[in-house]
Amino acid sequence: MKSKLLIIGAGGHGKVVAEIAMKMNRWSEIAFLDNNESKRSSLKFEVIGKSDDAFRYICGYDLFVAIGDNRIREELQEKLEKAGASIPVLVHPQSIIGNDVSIGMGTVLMAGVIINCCSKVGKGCIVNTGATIDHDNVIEDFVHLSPGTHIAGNVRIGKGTWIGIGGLVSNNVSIITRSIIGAGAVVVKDINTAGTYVGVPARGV
Ligand SMILES: CC(=O)SCCNC(=O)CCNC(=O)[C@H](O)C(C)(C)COP(=O)(O)OP(=O)(O)OC[C@H]1O[C@@H](n2cnc3c(N)ncnc32)[C@H](O)[C@@H]1OP(=O)(O)O
Repeated sequence: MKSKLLIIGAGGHGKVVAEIAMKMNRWSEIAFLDNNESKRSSLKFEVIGKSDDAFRYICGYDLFVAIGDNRIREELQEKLEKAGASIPVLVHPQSIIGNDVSIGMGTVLMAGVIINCCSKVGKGCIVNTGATIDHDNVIEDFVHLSPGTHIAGNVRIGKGTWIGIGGLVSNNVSIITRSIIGAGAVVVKDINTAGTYVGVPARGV
């Protein structure tokens, strides 16, 4: 772990990530990278370059990709990993994590998150504000659980899937890789074909 943290993405998501990093009190310095040249700072932190500059900072900084789009986040994090970057896990101090829970690098747990025992959260995931993940779940890499989503027990969520705000997933359900579950949807049975699903119960659109 390095003493400085560089957050890639200075937008709304990046700001929340920076706040969590601040609350963790682990880094003496926090800065951003962002491709928007007009953005000079975010919160009180300086934007010191563009996203592509990240590779130049690998030696001096921990790097965290704060980009909401699952595919873009995945692509950049994978490249940074290959280049040997140190990529932390960010955990809001007001989140609750049970026993035998594993969390992959580049994942952020936001305020009010609860993860119960024996669940596995992959790398590069966003577990957004107030989301809950119950027992024995597998949340694969680069998943985004939006604010207020609730995942029951024994659920598997495939790589790169996005669950919209307030989405619910019943117990013993499996959702295939790169699915999109709309805001407020309730998934009550397995989703085996990638696509967009909305409503109660969730159906393909
Ligand atoms: C901190 C943060 O901000 S984290 C981000 C939180 N944001 C979210 O959770 C947003 C989630 N996004 C959604 O729910 C979107 O509506 C999506 C991704 C499901 C669909 O978006 P699009 O692909 O653009 O679909 P589009 O808006 O064209 O809708 C297609 C149809 O599905 C319906 N639909 C879309 N979303 C939903 C929904 N959540 N529930 C029910 N019906 C929906 C639309 O009304 C439309 O129906 P129609 O054809 O009868 O008019």
